[in-house]
Parts: sequence; structure tokens; C-alpha cells
Amino acid sequence: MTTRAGFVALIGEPNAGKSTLTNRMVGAKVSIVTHKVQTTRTRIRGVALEGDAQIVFVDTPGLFKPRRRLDRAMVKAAWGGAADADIVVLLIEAHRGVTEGVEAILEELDTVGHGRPVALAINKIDRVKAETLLALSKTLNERFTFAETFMISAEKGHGVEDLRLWLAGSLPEGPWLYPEDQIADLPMRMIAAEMTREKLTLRLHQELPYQLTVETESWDERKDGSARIDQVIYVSRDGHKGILLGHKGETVKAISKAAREELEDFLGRKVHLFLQVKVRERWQDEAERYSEMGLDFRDGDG
Ligand SMILES: Nc1nc2c(ncn2[C@@H]2O[C@H](COP(=O)(O)OP(=O)(O)OP(=O)(O)O)[C@@H](O)[C@H]2O)c(=O)[nH]1
Repeated sequence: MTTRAGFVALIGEPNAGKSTLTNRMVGAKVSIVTHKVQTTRTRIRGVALEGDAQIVFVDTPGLFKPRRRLDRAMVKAAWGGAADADIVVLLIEAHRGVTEGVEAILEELDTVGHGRPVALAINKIDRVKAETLLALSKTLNERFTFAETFMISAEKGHGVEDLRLWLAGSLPEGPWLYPEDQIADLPMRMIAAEMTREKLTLRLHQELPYQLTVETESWDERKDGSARIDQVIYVSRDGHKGILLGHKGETVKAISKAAREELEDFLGRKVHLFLQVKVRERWQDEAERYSEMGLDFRDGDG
């Protein structure tokens, strides 16, 4: 049997739907999805099987103009993902069209995309009329030579199957890169930290979710089959700690409960989750925090 395998990098502006698409392709929740932008910090890979092909998705952080060290490291990781991939898929939001951000990505693609197929996936087609969609596709195809164009709704699933089939057929021939039952190569402790961060993002308002980071400190398998997971939430100010804890610790308790339930669902067994909030004024300047997120601290040098 001839097998195919390779890496597919999903790139696009923050909120384009990269995580949603990865999850739909993989069929399991490996990358966190929220309504807030820039939720993906690490290069999360999901592995999908399609016939004889194994498609490894690199779900990159959204591309945006970096200002802070953390932002710069995230954008660097995103372009790094695209440069290493066999195929690049550019995700565009149908209702937003060719924004300044999209224009900047296209310019960068002229160099990075060189030599590998770049497919265009216009996402969120459920939000626009057919005429708008066709006009957008025409404009984009005049601007860049895409290998193929797909109109999809990552959320509703429209067009996703076509994209997956095309990717499977376009990957290079070769042995599979991961064991068949593996859906993500992120260490479980990192996935667990991402799940807690997702709950924090959903629960807290405005800037706060961007001012914190979550790390899994320890993971103990217990004799009764359950797991004890200890996580630390780093915030940069005392005030943030107060908001996070809430009245009588109610906020953090609710977050912990939601994260635990999702972890139990994911692992299919009982979980004891312990969250601790620590104030670390300059966590964004600490190299160790970056490696925990799968980022390179030096990439933030600007
Ligand atoms: N209407 C509609 N909404 C969608 C579709 N796909 C994704 N979304 C929504 O768009 C928002 C962003 O989706 P994500 O998958 O988190 O986007 P992302 O590109 O991974 O975002 P970052 O991680 O911030 O870069 C979420 O609220 C999704 O539910 C779609 O096909 N239609």
C-alpha cells in the first residue's frame, strides 16, 4: 500500500477559524477554540487520517502585528510552522474580505510560500451571500497563485471534507509520521493547561486572559485509575489575582470545575484538579514560561 504523510500549516489572521478547522479535521478537541482572538499560543498539531494519508495539522497562532515580546515569539512560531510545512492553507474570513492583515500575510507568502502549494480556504461562508464569496475568491486569486480554492464553514462543516480529500491527495508519498491512535503530539500536560486557559478566557473579561499563563506543575496517576493534576496560573498583578479568585474563591472554583469536567471527558476517567494562583510580575520576560508554551524565548527579541 502506498501511504502519504506530511505537514499542513493553517495560517491566517487571529480569529480566522484555524482552531475550529483543526478540530473538525481531526475530529477531536486538541486546540482550544474561543470567541476571543489570539487564543492559540503554541504550534498545536492534530493528526487526521484520510484513506491512506496521514495529515498532520500545524495550527499556528494568528498572524498579527507584534508589539510585545510574547507577541513576537508567537508570530515567529506561526511563520516557522508555515516554512516547515508541505502544504500551506491560508484561511480568510469571508465577511471581512481582504483586510490590511490579509494583505500583509499575502506579501509574506510571496517569500515563505515559495515552492510549496498554498491553498486558499475562505471560511465562515455561512455569514455571506454567494456573490460576495465569488467576488472575494476572484480578487484573491488575481493577487496570489493558489493551488486550489475552497469555500468552507469550519463551524458547520461545509466544504471541509473536500479540503481534507484534496490535502490527503496532495501530500508527498511516505510512511506515516505518527502512530495511528495519536491525535496530538502536544504533551498531555500542555493540553491540560490549555483547557484551563480556555475556561479562564471564557470566564474573564477584556485584557485579563492575555495577562496570564497556565502551567501544569505535576501529574500523578493514582492507583484507583484517576489522575491528580496540579496547575499554576501566573498573573502579573495582585489585583488580577483578586479578580481571578473572586468572592470567597468562587470564580476560580467555577473555572476549576469546568476545566476538570472537560479533562475527565477527554481522558475518560476521573480527575482531581488543583489550581493555584501565583503573582509573578514579569512572567512575560521569563524564559521558562516560554518553553512551557512551546515557544522560543529568543524569538521574542525585537
Ligand atoms: N459563523 C462562523 N463562525 C466560525 C466559523 N469557523 C469559526 N468560527 C468562529 O470564529 C471564532 C474564532 O475561531 P477560532 O477557531 O478560535 O479561530 P483561530 O483562527 O484559531 O483564532 P486564534 O487562535 O485567535 O488565532 C470562534 O468564535 C468560532 O466559533 C464558521 O465557519 N462560521
